[in-house]
Amino acid sequence: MGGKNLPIIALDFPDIETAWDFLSRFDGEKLYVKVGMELYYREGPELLHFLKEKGHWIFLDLKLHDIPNTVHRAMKVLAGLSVDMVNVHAAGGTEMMKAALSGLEEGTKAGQTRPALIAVTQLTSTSEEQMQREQLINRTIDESVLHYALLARESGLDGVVCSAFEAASIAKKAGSGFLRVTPGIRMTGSKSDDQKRVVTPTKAREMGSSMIVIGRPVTQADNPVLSYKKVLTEWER
Ligand SMILES: O=C(O)c1cc(=O)[nH]c(=O)n1[C@@H]1O[C@H](COP(=O)(O)O)[C@@H](O)[C@H]1O
Repeated sequence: MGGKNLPIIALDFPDIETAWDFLSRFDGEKLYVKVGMELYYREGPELLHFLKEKGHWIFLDLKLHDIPNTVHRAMKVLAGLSVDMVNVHAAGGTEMMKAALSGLEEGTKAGQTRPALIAVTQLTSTSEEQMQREQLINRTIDESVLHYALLARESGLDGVVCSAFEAASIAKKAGSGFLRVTPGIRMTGSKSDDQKRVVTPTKAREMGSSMIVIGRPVTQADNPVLSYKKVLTEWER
């Protein structure tokens, strides 16, 4: 199975030792992992090189959101880190997303593959009520997510981060090749934590997500390998 079909495990750990301890349980299995702000801010690029040496696929989740010039320059640097996917916030706008893409393209060396670039639409921890009250968006959350997805598509990006609830409408409007990467994955009966728009791996597949991201239900489990296998089985079925 190619990396892009694997569930992405969010390595939301405080340091490399804890991340290593977790990965060592998988006995050399190649995983698709997500390195987010907590781990990257502590360990930096060296960690990414270690993960690549072990054969893992990497989603570097730093959610860039700044003026176009700053994002362009930062993406040029991220392109040199041997990662497979990076992201920005779609709320940064089309000019920023285009700047991110051109930065990545400029930073990708000849013969190397450019990392996929996706945009976060509305965080899966945001409810429709919160969005309307705090962001003053007078629409449904589905409309807001679809709108951001179409802006990302227009900017040339490869896909978006969205919940499964919006995945089908995005595929319909933006095309099935446009990635719908879905966090907020929980197994039946498990707690949602801070996530609001939550589905099981089976539901995510049925509802049209093209990739899923899962953290705590695997990383905090008594038996992380068993938990991951259950997610994998549901996702692959
Ligand atoms: O960009 C992301 O990865 C992301 C976007 C989003 O809308 N929601 C979301 O949960 N995430 C990330 O996905 C992971 C989900 O982790 P769990 O809630 O522990 O499964 C976290 O690392 C979040 O930072």
